Amino acid sequence: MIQKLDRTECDSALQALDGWTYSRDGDAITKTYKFKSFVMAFGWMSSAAILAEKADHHPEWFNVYNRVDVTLTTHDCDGLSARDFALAKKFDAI
Ligand SMILES: C[C@H](O)[C@H](O)[C@H]1CNC2=NC(N)=NC(=O)C2=N1
Repeated sequence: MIQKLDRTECDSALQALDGWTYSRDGDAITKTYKFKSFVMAFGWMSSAAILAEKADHHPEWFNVYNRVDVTLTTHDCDGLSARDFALAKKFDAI
């Protein structure tokens, strides 16, 4: 079972990221990515999907045209774990 982070741990992990905010009463983090085109957005999603699969940690996301809304949460602990913040960092580095 993966460990759920407490609020203090989440706050400091969130501070280290850019553009991510809490959602679902602090049980998830969310960010909206904007691209120049649908092709750029979908290309980014392809790279993100490969990273997610490698990490065995999967995003919830919604795409329309050049926008991708990403939500990260850990179903196995019903909240935020280190895996969410690690994947957010990887997504930002694409
Ligand atoms: C069995 C498998 O490792 C788990 O179900 C993984 C897969 N991907 C996952 N992704 C996310 N976001 N949360 C999880 O708890 C999770 N668990």
